[in-house]
Amino acid sequence: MISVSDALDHLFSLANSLPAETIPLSQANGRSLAAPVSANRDQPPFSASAMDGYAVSEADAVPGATLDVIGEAAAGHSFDGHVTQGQAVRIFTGAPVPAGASRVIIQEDVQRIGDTISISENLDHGFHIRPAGGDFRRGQHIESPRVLRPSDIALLAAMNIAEVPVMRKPRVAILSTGDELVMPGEVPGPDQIIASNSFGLQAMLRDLGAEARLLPIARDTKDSLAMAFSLADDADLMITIGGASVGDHDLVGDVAQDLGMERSFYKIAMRPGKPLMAGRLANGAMMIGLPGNPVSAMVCGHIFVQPVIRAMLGLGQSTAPRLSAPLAAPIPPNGPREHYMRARLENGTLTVFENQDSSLLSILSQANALAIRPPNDPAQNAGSHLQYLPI
Ligand SMILES: Nc1nc2c(c(=O)[nH]1)N[C@H]1C(S)=C(S)[C@@H](COP(=O)(O)OP(=O)(O)OC[C@H]3O[C@@H](n4cnc5c(N)ncnc54)[C@H](O)[C@@H]3O)O[C@H]1N2
Ligand code: MOO
Repeated sequence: MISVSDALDHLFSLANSLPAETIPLSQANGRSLAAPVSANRDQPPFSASAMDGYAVSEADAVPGATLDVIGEAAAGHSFDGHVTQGQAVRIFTGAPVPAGASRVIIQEDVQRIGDTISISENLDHGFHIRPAGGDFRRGQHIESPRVLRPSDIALLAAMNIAEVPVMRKPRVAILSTGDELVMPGEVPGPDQIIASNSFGLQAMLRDLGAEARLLPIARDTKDSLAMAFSLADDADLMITIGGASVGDHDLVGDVAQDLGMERSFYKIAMRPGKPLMAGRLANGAMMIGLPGNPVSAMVCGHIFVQPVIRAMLGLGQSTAPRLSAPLAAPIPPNGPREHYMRARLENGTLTVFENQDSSLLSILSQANALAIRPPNDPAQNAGSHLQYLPI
């Protein structure tokens, strides 16, 4: 058995980074930016009014001054002239500030009669002008790598970037294995249960920015498993679920190796998740064999699949940062494997669920954290700090 961190090192060395592709801006949210992108223009491209009011020269911005309104500047329609002393241009938010004007008096500070304004006694001190290039200048970069968020999409649009270079989504094929499994919605036989892990993992993978598809459930025969592997030829990553342990019907490792999989490791000193395996398939794709127990599969998804997908997306070889919080109640000593315990973080304290059986999805669903116990960690009292990962 190898440690969790050694397993991660092996996984990172198996994870190929993917090529870039160019996509329309409207599809770029949540994608990993593949290269720095630079602005095609200054924003704003002209000095612009920040308020509705009157553009004047600084010398005229005095309480009591009376000025002639000589024209109008609106967003999208500049005033084609020059403002000189004694003059004002009616201006609206977003309009180019006319030549000669250096300040905008907000309309609340003005009394207008016909084409004349007089500036009120309680004139504010603001200039209400946004300088040209005040947001960004041509050539300014959005750095990569990063996962694009809605605010980045808005910035890219303002920069006039209509097409964005992003990393291709990792194509992941997910295979549930087992004679006992049927799909949600089907009528299970008396000895059967519903495949759940594949759906949980597919959701997790999609959240991470991967393209994840479910293969038909494979039965516990070598032929059925081999057939399922043959359906995943286009995948960058093949994830199998179940059939990973030592029972007579646990055939995934054998079949993968018969098909030319070069095994990188099998079994890790982790709870849950001991029978994890990984390697490279004959076609060059990466394979991760997850244990079948539902919580084991999902926890391994958080601890191993998530960093692998991020690495494929060019986002670096790192794990999610571990946080720390005090325990709400004492917990017993840990065994020899690093234990990822389902826990709930509430009001800054961690409550570790008493029942940590790796089949209990109802507990996993209540958990919002995995409390991490080092191997052989002694019993801990309430108040002692434990590392955890939010999930
Ligand atoms: N003698 C030993 N037995 C077991 C060991 C061991 O070291 N020695 N390890 C245990 C551990 S730890 C785990 S974890 C499991 C892993 O077993 P497998 O990966 O072979 O998984 P299966 O036997 O196929 O299934 C286990 C359990 O999970 C259910 N399952 C499987 N796939 C799905 C799915 N897609 N959706 C929902 N549920 C699924 C399956 O029905 C079983 O109940 O082995 C221990 N045994
Ligand atoms: O370690 Mo297993 O992965 O007990 O569920």
